[in-house]
Amino acid sequence: MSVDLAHIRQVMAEADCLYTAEELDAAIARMAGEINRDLAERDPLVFCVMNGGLIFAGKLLPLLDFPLEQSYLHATRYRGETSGGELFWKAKPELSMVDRDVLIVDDIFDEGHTLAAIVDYCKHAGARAVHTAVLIDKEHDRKARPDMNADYVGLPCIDRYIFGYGMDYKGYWRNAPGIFAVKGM
Ligand SMILES: O=P(O)(O)OC[C@H]1O[C@H](OP(=O)(O)OP(=O)(O)O)[C@H](O)[C@@H]1O
Ligand SMILES: Nc1nc2[nH]cnc2c(=O)[nH]1
Repeated sequence: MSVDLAHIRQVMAEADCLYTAEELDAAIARMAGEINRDLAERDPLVFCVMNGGLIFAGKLLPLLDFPLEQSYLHATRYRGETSGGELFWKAKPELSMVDRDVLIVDDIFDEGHTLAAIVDYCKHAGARAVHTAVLIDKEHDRKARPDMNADYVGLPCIDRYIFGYGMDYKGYWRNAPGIFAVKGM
């Protein structure tokens, strides 16, 4: 797939900044305090949901002050597109979750299909408890399970397509130092 880099640069230039890095880091620090309070004695297995969870997990984990094991999983349903499709598992968790507390770390709880499927997977895999942490909770009425919430939420966000801090626009700008909304989306 050929990518028009001029378009990718233009998207960044025209985007609306919803949260600065400072605001995001403050939210992550607050979440770390909550997780330290709740999970310090639980010997949790922490799974980063690739790719989007990478930056959030990388900033959150050094703020957790208790022993933990960390790994990753990769479930995707956007695959470089700006609307989601069927969930596709690129990498299932490798560490055994049997009788373990699991903490899932992901960038965004949007329609929630991804997080719901991951939580179901972990429960079926024998996890004792599944905890979820998301940096962004997008606000709309299209949630896959309206009664489902993430246990730890960084910040809310309006119903627009966003990128930065791990989230991509057509595969780019996961490195953007804040959360940005694409113009017109
Ligand atoms: O709540 P949902 O509507 O299910 O969307 C949330 C998921 O979408 C994104 O992943 P994506 O499929 O884009 O994969 P990626 O992280 O590899 O880009 C994001 O990282 C979440 O995992
Ligand atoms: N980059 C990105 N990925 C998503 N996955 C679900 N919602 C979004 C979004 O708004 N932006």
